[in-house]
Amino acid sequence: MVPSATLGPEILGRREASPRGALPQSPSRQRRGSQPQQCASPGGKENDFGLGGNSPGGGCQKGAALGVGCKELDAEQGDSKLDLNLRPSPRTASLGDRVRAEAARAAAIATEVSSATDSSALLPPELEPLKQKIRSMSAALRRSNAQHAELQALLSRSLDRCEALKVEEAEGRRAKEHHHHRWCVLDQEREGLQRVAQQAQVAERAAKAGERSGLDEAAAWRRWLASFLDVLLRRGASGLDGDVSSSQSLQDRQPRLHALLQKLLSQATEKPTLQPEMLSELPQLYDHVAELIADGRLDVRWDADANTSERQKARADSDERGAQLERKLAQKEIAFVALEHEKRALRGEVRALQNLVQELRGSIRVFCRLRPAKNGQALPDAADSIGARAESSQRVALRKPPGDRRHDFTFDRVFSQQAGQRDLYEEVEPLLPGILEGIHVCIFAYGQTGAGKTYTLAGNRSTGEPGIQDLAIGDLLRLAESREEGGGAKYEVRLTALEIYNETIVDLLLDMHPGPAADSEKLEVRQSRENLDRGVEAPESSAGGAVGSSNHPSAFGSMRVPGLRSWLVRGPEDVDHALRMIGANRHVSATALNERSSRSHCVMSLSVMQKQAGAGDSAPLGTGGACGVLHIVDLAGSERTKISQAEGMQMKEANCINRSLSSLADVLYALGDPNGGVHIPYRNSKLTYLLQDALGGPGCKTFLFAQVSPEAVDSNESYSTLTFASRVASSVQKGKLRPPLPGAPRGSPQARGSPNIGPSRDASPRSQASECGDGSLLSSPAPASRGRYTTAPPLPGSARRSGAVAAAKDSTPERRPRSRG
Ligand SMILES: Nc1ncnc2c1ncn2[C@@H]1O[C@H](COP(=O)(O)OP(=O)(O)OP(=O)(O)O)[C@@H](O)[C@H]1O
Repeated sequence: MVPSATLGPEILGRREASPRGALPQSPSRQRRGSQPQQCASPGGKENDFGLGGNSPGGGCQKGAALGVGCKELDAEQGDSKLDLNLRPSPRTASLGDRVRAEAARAAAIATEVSSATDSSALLPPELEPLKQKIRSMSAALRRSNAQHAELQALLSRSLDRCEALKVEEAEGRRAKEHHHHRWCVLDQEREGLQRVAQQAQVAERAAKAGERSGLDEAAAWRRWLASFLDVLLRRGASGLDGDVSSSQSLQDRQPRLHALLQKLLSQATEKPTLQPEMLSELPQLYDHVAELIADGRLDVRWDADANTSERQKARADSDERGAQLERKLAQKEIAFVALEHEKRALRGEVRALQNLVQELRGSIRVFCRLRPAKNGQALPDAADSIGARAESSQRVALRKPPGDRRHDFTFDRVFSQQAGQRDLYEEVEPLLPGILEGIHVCIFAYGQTGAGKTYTLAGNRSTGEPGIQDLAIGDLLRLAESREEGGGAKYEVRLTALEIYNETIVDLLLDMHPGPAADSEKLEVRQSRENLDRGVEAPESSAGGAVGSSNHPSAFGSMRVPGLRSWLVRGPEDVDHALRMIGANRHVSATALNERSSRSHCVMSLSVMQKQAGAGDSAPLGTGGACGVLHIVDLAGSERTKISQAEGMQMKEANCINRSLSSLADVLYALGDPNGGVHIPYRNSKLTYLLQDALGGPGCKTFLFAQVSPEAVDSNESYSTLTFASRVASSVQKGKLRPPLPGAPRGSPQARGSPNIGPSRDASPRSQASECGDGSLLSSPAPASRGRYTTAPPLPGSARRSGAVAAAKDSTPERRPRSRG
């Protein structure tokens, strides 16, 4: 016998609950407190999730079966039809079948277990294996029950999904019907519209046909009327020979013609497409014509031959007129060509005269510019106030301590505080054509620090104000382009830029980031016999204009800087890029006098090389025509170190600056020597050594802009600047350039002409123009100089140091009035 305790609580419990040996409840059902999971059937009855569904006899009692109670399964095994009104899918149905089969199997096991259990108590101990088997069966049954529960849940979800799909299907069907209906309505509308369109087309075609026929009819009528008039005029006279005054004939035919007209009018009334006005005027016209003919005022000739001869005569006349016009046109063309020639000749003359004017103005022109007071302060206008003041377009007055004595200075032109950049540029502009023809123009800005040198030359980039260099370069490029377009010449424009900082030359077109400029490549000035810069081939530029070839004329004439980069300028954007680079690379630092004080001399040179006619782009450089250069030299600010509070490095910079400015002054004064034999100390500084051709070479032009501050605090510095500049203005010979000296070494400025222009010994503008082809600037022999300054006067800011104060005072303009060439 197997003790009942060994059968497990589930089996025992089940046996108690189901006298017929029902199966134990599934775990899920146990968890739910034996409450069957129910749902509402469509008929409103509670429905088990079992397979019974809502069968007619449904309800929990009848349909619950699959839930797992063995008793129910047993009971329902026979009649559960799984008749789902929901019409499950085949997959769902097969699932149901599987569930049913499982339920049947479980019921059979349950029966077996039940009977085994019932008899277990009576079993002898040797039937222990049977007992074990019963236990394992019991466990299998539990597992099976659990599976049933899962399957039931799955089925339940499937049924829900079926239901939802059914609802969706119904909705879809409704929507389809709705759309079908709508489509039918639209189709009807479309057909209606098509009918209307067809009718409209028919109507339009009819209208067009009617219109055309109307027009045709009108045209036919017009033709008929024209021939009628022809008959009226032509045939009416045909009975007579030769020239006819056909009044008689017309009068004879008048009744007939009237009849014809009447008929015409009656037809026209019937055919309203004819223009009624025309018809109404027709009788009047007829009467008028008849009247004219009757009066003999209208002579009708119908002789065909006479007509032909007239036509021939008219043709001959017109041919004659055409020939005359052609002759006139040819004459005009010849006159035009002659005028063009004359215009060119006159232009050459004008240019020659302009050059003469420039020559007469002097090879070195000195201007003074007063900058506005800082921070927009108004300066005292009184004549006795301390500081510099523009007295007239050529005079500047300065009062300064000690003694507040007034000093007057004269210049080629004085630009007051109100003067704009373009006013200054006016002075430079006339020389630009000369650069294309080979002259060297050098523009210096000189003055104390903060006096506006950089502003004058480079403008103010932040406010977009152009400087002289921007205006000049822009115009030069345009000029070269227009000449190229005119087919006259081909130019190659190159740009170099360097600074002389503490007497070292630094290439400003070198990308120096990172690292200070001083650390970059050191460059030296050399004298070139061949006048070509055969320097180190510069590496490729990273951006902007391409780096130039190593074989092109040096911008500095006989001097060259091997390794200096030269940018090929193809357009203003290359220049712009280069200028930005120069601005970024230049040495500046804040001093007590200027927060961006330039600490170096900056030399920017734009050379314009004319290529020989017919030379292609690949033609070797240096073998071309003229090479003119525009040098823009922004000198470092002269300063007195005491005032600028320079110390350390800045003190060294200031000393270098002042020394090189002093050398520049020495060179300029030596150039003014009337005898021309005096030694010119170009070698005393890098600046003068480099620019010796631009300063003293024949065919060169130098502009010196002396920048002056109008403020009282700067009066001493202003005095130095004005003294220096006015002395240059008065000492350098006007209207002449130094002729080549006999025996001077080849390549030196004294011996050499400008690279392409030789000095002319004929001062007449005509001969100058002829020598240069088109009237370029040429030098003339030097007349006697009026001044002699072989010793340099005091430098701005270094007057006391130079020990030449006395000489400076002796030679101040008010003591030695300046005479102008
Ligand atoms: N004519 C002018 N009109 C308006 N502003 C000017 C004029 N001249 C100079 N300035 C201004 O004065 C300041 C100093 O000028 P700038 O830097 O040109 O002097 P600088 O002579 O080049 O000095 P440094 O020698 O120290 O470089 C700048 O802010 C500049 O804009």
